[in-house]
Amino acid sequence: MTKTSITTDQIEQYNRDGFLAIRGFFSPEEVSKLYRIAVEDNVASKNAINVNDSSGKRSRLSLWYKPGDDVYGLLARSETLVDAIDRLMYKDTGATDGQDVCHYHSKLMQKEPHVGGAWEWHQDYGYWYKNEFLFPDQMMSVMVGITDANKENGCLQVIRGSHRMGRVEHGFSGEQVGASQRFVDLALQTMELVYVTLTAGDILFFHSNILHRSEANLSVKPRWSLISCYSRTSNISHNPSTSTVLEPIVSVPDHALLEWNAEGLPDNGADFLSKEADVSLK
Ligand SMILES: O=C(O)CCC(=O)C(=O)O
Ligand SMILES: [Fe+2]
Repeated sequence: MTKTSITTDQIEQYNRDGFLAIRGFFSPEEVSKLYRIAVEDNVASKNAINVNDSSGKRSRLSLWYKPGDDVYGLLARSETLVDAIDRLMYKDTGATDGQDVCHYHSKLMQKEPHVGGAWEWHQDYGYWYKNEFLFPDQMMSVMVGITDANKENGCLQVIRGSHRMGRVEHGFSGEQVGASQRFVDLALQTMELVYVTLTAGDILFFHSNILHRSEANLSVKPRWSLISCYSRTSNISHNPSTSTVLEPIVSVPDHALLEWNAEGLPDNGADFLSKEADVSLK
């Protein structure tokens, strides 16, 4: 099945709301391959860290910087997806189409039944500011629903339009970085709180300054997602978390995900985030 490119209406919607969901972007076949490999991925699980919320529930996440030829890398580098990112993410006039989109990192996020933790209100740029990226408009995340995500299993919540507030002060909230509650409360007085439910295969693009959170997974169903984050060559990190240099993405055809022989993460010392050492967590 051919994926359709992003429309000008969708670009407008993203600029206005700070997020954009596309339903069924990945086919059931593509997501079930992703899910099967993710569930059996020993390297991802060996390198996973626990992130505790304030009530002691925990999410497990594996985060790595360089995108490879594994199933996640093929997905994160797939042509139509990279093209959509290029059209959505701010670029200076005159920049060349598509050739300067960089992969920042990807993470596999596991919120298991009953124990999967909540995420406090934050902007991803609350973390990335510490990495001294200068241009938040040139950064975004793409969440891919590996399982369905709904209110019961703690789907993402966003405040529509909050990316236009710019960066909000962040402080520590347990092990997580949380946005100023005062600004969250003020934002909620005039902007809409949206529960972004996803069916497996749906994707959500969101701006690095959109305020978002999620509740714990108290249901019997897992909530797994892959979140890949992007920047541009014109927006580098001056205080990097990793020695991996941000380079333009070498994209792959959309069909690579199903047709190429990809597995889970390679066991060769990929650049995983370490909870103790990472500057964005300090
Ligand atoms: O998966 C979630 O519920 C939120 C995760 C998130 O916002 C993050 O990792 O920055
Ligand atoms: Fe986030």
